[in-house]
Amino acid sequence: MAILEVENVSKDLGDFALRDISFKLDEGYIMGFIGPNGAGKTTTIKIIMNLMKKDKGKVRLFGLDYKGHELEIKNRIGFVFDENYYYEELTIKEMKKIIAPFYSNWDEDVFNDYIKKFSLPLNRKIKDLSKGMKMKFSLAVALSHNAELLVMDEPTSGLDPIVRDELLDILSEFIQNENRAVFFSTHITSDLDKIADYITFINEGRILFSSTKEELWDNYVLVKGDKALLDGKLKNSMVGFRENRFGFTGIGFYEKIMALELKDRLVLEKPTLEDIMLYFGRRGDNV
Ligand SMILES: Nc1ncnc2c1ncn2[C@@H]1O[C@H](COP(=O)(O)OP(=O)(O)OP(=O)(O)O)[C@@H](O)[C@H]1O
Repeated sequence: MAILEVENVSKDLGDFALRDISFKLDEGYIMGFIGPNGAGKTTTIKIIMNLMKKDKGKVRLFGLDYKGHELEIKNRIGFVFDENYYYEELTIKEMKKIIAPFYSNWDEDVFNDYIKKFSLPLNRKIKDLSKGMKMKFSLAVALSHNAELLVMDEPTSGLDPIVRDELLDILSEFIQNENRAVFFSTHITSDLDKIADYITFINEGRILFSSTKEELWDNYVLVKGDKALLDGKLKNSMVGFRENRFGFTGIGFYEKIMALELKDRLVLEKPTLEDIMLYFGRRGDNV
């Protein structure tokens, strides 16, 4: 069953717009949401969380519409946001006392376990926490009310490598219960290599693809070669490429590239997610 469905959502913000975006996430899976700075990730997440109104389209969570089900939906989501939405003057303990009653399934023992695991100082004011500690506090809250879906905006960005790894383990554990799902944005492609089942890529407010990692490896190939080979046919066989002093590198459609006569003169490799982020949608701009 789809835990999260985004269907033809548009939002005009003046200088920026989300254009007709659609994707869906089934229970049992982790989806990474990637794209360059300013691509629309946070805006999409705000719309998913009903923190921003959309102009058009549908968002359904657990098969429900926000209209009439907002409380139930929010209860079933663990949300980690990169902008702080806590009262800075309160301590962790005081803030927890305010938050916990909002959730019908709050589990104090689980919360206390995470506080210990993350070495969080219960009596320190939120404003005096480091960026990583604030993130860990948000995570502890998100994981302590038996949520079925975690929605996270760059949860790993302020974390040191050890805690980041710990978080990825926690997410893998979370998903062991197959009625759950995780949706998170990130710039760190190694996070995705480790745990994401699906990758959704947004660029300039449009979804370029939303597919499993395996589908990506089946459909796309990293192509390198001499500039002299760059004819119209080759260009049309690539979703994006960049030229450099020595030649070009790009992401090609696997089948189209394999059908080219000059394919034997190209260097073909399996792309990393980083390659896909770098070259997707680029039309020959020089580096
Ligand atoms: N309320 C708003 N009014 C007008 N423009 C906005 C508003 N919120 C965001 N934007 C613009 O929308 C664009 C997308 O921003 P968004 O925060 O969604 O990107 P992002 O993909 O999360 O980027 P980053 O990776 O840098 O966090 C940006 O150009 C931003 O300035």
